[in-house]
Amino acid sequence: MPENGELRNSICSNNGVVLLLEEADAADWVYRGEGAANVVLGYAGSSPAFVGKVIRIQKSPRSMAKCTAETSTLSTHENLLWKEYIMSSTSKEISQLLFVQNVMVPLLGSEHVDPGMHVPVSRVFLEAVEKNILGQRPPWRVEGGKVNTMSDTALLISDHSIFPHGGHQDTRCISIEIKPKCGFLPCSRFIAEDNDTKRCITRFQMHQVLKLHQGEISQLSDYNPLDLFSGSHNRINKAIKALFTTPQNNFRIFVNGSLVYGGLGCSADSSNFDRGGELEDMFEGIIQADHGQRLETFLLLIGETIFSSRVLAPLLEAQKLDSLDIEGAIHAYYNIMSQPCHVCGDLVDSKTLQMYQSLHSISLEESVKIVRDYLIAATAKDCSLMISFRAGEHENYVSPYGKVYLESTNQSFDYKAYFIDLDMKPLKKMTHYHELDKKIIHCFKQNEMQQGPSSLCNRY
Ligand SMILES: O=P(O)(O)O[C@@H]1[C@@H](OP(=O)(O)O)[C@H](OP(=O)(O)O)[C@H](O)[C@H](OP(=O)(O)O)[C@H]1OP(=O)(O)O
Ligand SMILES: Nc1ncnc2c1ncn2[C@@H]1O[C@H](COP(=O)(O)OP(=O)(O)OP(=O)(O)O)[C@@H](O)[C@H]1O
Ligand SMILES: [Zn+2]
Repeated sequence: MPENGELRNSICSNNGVVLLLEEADAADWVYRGEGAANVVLGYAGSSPAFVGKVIRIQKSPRSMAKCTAETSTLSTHENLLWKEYIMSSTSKEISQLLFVQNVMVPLLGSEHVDPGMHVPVSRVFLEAVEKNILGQRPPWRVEGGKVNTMSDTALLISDHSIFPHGGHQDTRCISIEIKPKCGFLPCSRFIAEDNDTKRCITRFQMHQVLKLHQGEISQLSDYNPLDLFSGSHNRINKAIKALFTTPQNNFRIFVNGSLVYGGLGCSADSSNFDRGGELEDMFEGIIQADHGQRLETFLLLIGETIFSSRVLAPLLEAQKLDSLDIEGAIHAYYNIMSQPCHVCGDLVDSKTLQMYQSLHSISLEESVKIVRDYLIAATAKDCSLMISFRAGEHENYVSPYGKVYLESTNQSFDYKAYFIDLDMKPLKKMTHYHELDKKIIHCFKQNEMQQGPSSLCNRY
């Protein structure tokens, strides 16, 4: 297992000097986007060590009065969970890197994951970055958190929205980002009878109802993750169309690395965007179809790539490591924590209580495996997939990338597909997962009572 020092020393200039990002470097880094936990910047400078890369910088919640240095390590219980993959007393930031390298890469394939490496950053660099990007960040994200200026490293990763230079004549490219969410229906015997709806309506679709109720979105998404993961051409195309229609935080398009469709670090309302007019112009020269046909052709290209690459198959397998559902895994969590089970404590029905008691008599090893698998699956349910396309060159050109052929335009494309945001989920989130699950199902059922039974059921 690599040590902290080794990773730090691995990003060096040509003459072997460790690169440290200083105040003057900040101007070379441009805002790309952000999620709840990190801000991502692309490189616009000329240093060979950084060309074609992005840096991912941790944020600290605004509620935290002061930024704090990320010096803490995993908790004792987390060490127990991850001991086969991560040495105890490793710092949290190195643990995250080892989690991606040792847990997620073997599941998803090294050809689809770049774990990245840490690059040292000075406080003044982070302060300058924070100032430079302020005007571009969505206001609600600014309110939620700021760049953690006490971090001493940032994660340097390949820029998955562009192709590296290097011999290819045409540098134009179109990329997409999809956050597919959970692609299967749970069938755990630990799902309470009252929550049977979970067996036929996806978590994503039910969560939409809660999000609408809470004002987080303005309309329900048409997207059904089961279509995207189905392995069927038609259903994948249907999913891509739905993602385009209601992108929320599940779909984005970039041209030459710049976001041209979908929300910047937030849930995009479809109304914010020109429905295709501008995209038709932007796709000119890359998608060889008539004006008015390019967008549709591009959506078919995405569908064809997801279908033929089968890149989502290992992701679905990783998601399915959640085999007991949170309604089962939560009991194993309380076993690990050596705490009285809050769920069983509130139960009155003796039959249900008996079913869950069976989970309280398993060994610690079994509990650890259940919760570990649940958390790995949670990462797989929350990550995103970026796919970049560029026109393929002549037949003799040996490309290191995947190839996809689009019959309608008789064009072949190079593509690369990478998963991003493969962070380890904290163990303490297990109780949040259980509470959120209850909230989602409760809100969905309330809504059904008011509006009548849902037509969403996925039992075909
Ligand atoms: O619980 P979910 O399904 O809402 O997922 C959260 C995401 O919400 P989403 O529904 O995709 O908009 C949420 O995304 P947003 O912040 O809403 O863009 C995060 O990805 C969150 O993960 P973390 O707390 O940053 O580690 C995600 O939390 P995890 O459940 O993956 O821990
Ligand atoms: N390697 C990359 N290449 C290009 N763009 C990237 C890369 N990594 C991230 N991005 C962009 O930055 C955005 C934010 O990154 P990321 O999802 O890692 O943030 P996060 O805070 O961890 O997200 P979450 O809210 O899920 O916790 C992504 O949605 C994507 O648009
Ligand atoms: Zn219990």
